[in-house]
Amino acid sequence: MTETRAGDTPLLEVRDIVQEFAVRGPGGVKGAVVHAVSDVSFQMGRGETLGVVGETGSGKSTLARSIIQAPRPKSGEVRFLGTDLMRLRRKALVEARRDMQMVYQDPFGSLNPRWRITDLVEEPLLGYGVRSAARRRERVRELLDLVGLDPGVFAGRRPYELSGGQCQRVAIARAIALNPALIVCDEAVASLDVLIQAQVLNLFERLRSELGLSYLFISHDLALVKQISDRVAVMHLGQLAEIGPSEELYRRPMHPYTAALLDSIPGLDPVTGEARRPTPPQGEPPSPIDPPSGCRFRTRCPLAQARCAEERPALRELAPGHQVACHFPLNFPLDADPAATTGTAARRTDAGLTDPGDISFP
Ligand SMILES: Nc1ncnc2c1ncn2[C@@H]1O[C@H](COP(=O)(O)OP(=O)(O)OP(=O)(O)O)[C@@H](O)[C@H]1O
Repeated sequence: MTETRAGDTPLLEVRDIVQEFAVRGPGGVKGAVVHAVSDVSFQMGRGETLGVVGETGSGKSTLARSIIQAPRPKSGEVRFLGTDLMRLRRKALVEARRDMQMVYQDPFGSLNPRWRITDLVEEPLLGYGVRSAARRRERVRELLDLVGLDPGVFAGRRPYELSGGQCQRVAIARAIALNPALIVCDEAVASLDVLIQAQVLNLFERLRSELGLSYLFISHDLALVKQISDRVAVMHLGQLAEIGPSEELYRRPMHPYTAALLDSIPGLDPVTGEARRPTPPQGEPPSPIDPPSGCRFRTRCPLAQARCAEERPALRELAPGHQVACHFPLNFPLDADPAATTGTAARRTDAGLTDPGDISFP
């Protein structure tokens, strides 16, 4: 689902966001710049879950922080519920952030260890001026119930008396306290073991349907992202390589980087049905201080040609709602047999060498 589920205004519109950090380059030389996020654009609809995947350092967290303006991106546009966040002054931005909350990876680190759970969940209500103490107490009970923690058991405890999964439920209760429209989950289940991960993912799903929430769900775990996302965005070295409906993107990846990432997860070979050995994308990601010209993936891409060094590929819509930034996409034209191009990236070299030009679907 690429468009809004309710109303005409998209929940979130991100246009050409750039975020850079001044750092010392090799040899401690001043004046180097990390190109953490470069010209990223996408939209999210209400009630939608958009997964964001990519290797470590690909810019997922920086993108998330740029969206919530912490810190503000260097340039670009972020419209949230129709409001241009980049233009808001501090006070108005604090007000807008009510509707946009974060859940982080480390549930213990995000909770003050000295506070009782009831105080932790009450804090955002106090911060945003819910004046009546009785109303706040009632809301804390409601919220703990919603996230599956018995208020009678947990309200008086402190974070160190809770498991990682229970602490993450408290963090989620805090995040939903003010009825936000969007929750940005940055590796929100990465520190939990597999069974607890599944329970917390179920909680996210339940809250989405009960409260009409949307999630920007950042994770390096492609299998997990597939489970929860309507659409998935793939980031490579600060840029969007591909974005599209989850099922389709996993079944028919068009960017060689997406295909390489998919090859890195354990699974069955769709052609032979046998277990295949996961193979990570070849080579190390280039430095974000000095990214390659043209396509930033070209130095690792088995399909790269001269044009890839000369011209940055634009993100083009090659199937409905499915955009790809590649001069020589895989599985294109659309009637190409996806089974013929699955397997390792090396086996894809004879696939998808057609240049689709500027084809786009209405
Ligand atoms: N404050 C900062 N100062 C300098 N460089 C930064 C800063 N924050 C992020 N970076 C750099 O920006 C790039 C993108 O980092 P980011 O944390 O957004 O990636 P990521 O995809 O979220 O990685 P991970 O999965 O490891 O969290 C990296 O090269 C990182 O080192």
